[in-house]
Amino acid sequence: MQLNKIPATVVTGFLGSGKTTLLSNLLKQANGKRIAVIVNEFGELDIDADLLRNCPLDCDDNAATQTDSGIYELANGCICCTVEEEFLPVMQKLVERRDQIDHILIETSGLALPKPLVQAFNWPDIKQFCTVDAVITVVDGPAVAAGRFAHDPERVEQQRLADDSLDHNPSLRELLDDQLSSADLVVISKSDCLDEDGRAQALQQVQAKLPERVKTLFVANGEVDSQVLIGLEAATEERIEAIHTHHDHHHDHGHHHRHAHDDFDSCVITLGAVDSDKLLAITRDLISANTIYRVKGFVANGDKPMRQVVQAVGDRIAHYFDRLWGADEDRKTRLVFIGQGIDASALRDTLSAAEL
Ligand SMILES: Nc1nc2c(ncn2[C@@H]2O[C@H](COP(=O)(O)OP(=O)(O)OP(=O)(O)O)[C@@H](O)[C@H]2O)c(=O)[nH]1
Repeated sequence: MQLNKIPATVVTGFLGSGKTTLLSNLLKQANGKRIAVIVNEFGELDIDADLLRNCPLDCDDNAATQTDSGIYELANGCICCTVEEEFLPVMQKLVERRDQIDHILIETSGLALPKPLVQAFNWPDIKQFCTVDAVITVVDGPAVAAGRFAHDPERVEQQRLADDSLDHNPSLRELLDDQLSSADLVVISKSDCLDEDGRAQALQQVQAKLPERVKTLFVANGEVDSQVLIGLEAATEERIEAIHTHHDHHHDHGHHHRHAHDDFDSCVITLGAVDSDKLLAITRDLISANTIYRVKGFVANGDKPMRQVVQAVGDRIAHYFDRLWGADEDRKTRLVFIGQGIDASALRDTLSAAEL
């Protein structure tokens, strides 16, 4: 029966670990395969869907495929909490069009737990037609190597003394544990930023949390042969109930539901045209002074004709121009900030100094 089911690959992993980068590389290798993409983001801006839709010129030979399949954005928030309201209806739509779909790729938000999502594949409406090909957990190599998700208190203390900007807190560790616990395959990303020692550190941290059967691989810039990630036929939904996580709901014991992202908040800052250098400098300062894990969005850089993309993960900030602003497009700067204890109006005030 498995034969006729549409395989779905779930890509999960913490904020900024490299999920979208991996997905865009998988889409480039579609080779006529009709892939439907489901994207879910925590912040209230659909940046990933926008970037995937705009993926660079070398996708052009797949243009036909891209229109055939399509990208579905789930309402913002966390896929794991809106399975019923958001995910199920989208899956039902895909099931209706199943003759036109060869594979489904799902990118969860960086704060989502994969378990509730995988459990949804056991709902009769879905189970009949779809199966989870694999849960792929993307782990930020340099961040893990630096001990950001560590639980060895001594190491944590050393790190804290060495670098104040690193955040070690239980919510991060538990999130990583839970994202790893459902994994069929683990991608350790950004291997271009790891030396041999860093690789060993990252591998050790990750393997300590994984059963032996789960393989890990180092990937740089999402570049990996799609055959390594697609077609694993793991049928993860078959074993998901047996997986215990930190965030399992305890209905029977009268406990409150606890969601990973209760510990996090996000806000969108909207500005007009800005002095981009100034904006980046301010953002850098804000990241070092606050608990901010992720900043991303689009910048209206002065009167430049192109839209600038900004991506910050921890203290690493990347930016580039991705495309011309559309003629009737509102040239605004829109940035999502995700972190803990974020004060949106204070951020806005500070950032508005970059406005022209
Ligand atoms: N040097 C390097 N940078 C990478 C690599 N993979 C991703 N990045 C960068 O890391 C940043 C975040 O990558 P994304 O692919 O957007 O990460 P994500 O997991 O989709 O992020 P969220 O959806 O916000 O959780 C971007 O600036 C990427 O260009 C890599 O292998 N090496």
